Amino acid sequence: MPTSPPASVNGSYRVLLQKEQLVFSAAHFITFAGDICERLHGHNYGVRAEVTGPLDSNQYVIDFIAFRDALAAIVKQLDHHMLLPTQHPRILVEQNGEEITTRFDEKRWIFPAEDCILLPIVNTTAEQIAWWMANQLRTALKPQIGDWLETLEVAIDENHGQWGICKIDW
Ligand SMILES: Nc1nc2c(c(=O)[nH]1)N=C([C@H](O)[C@H](O)COP(=O)(O)OP(=O)(O)OP(=O)(O)O)CN2
Repeated sequence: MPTSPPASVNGSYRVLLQKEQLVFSAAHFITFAGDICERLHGHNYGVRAEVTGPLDSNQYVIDFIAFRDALAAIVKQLDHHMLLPTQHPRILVEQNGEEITTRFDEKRWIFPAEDCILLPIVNTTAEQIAWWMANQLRTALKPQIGDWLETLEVAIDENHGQWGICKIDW
């Protein structure tokens, strides 16, 4: 962590991470239009993240390396997993020992628990995955980086240019 407070330098600054290795493959399904439930399918997701804030004593908004490594660790957690939402009013997700049973009306899926990531979101849309990832990333980075950054944005690309984006306050 920089040892002195942010330097006051005119201008507005941001750091963007957009790298080929920031990708994960995962399975999911969403609901839309109320009661339509997609078939289970997968995507090769891409991830991009950006922070805004003043420059620190290194003249960084944030160290690329700390930012990259924290984001890569979160992205890796999702890779090769089934993503399930725990806050959906009609997708019921229940863990029984080593298995997770998921229901939507008459449909039922049973997954090995170790293959699933349960996300505290309503629907596994790109937007909501971006919200979850932004919150995870802020929690991971804040103790190392400090309080003075302004915003953190995470963008999730679900299908080669279809981005869901969430910006949160630092
Ligand atoms: N704003 C959003 N819109 C949609 C989202 C989303 O997350 N945010 N998600 C979906 C579905 O996940 C849908 O499966 C995506 O459809 P599509 O891009 O067609 O993806 P496919 O994998 O089916 O790709 P193909 O190229 O059609 O094979 C819908 N909307």
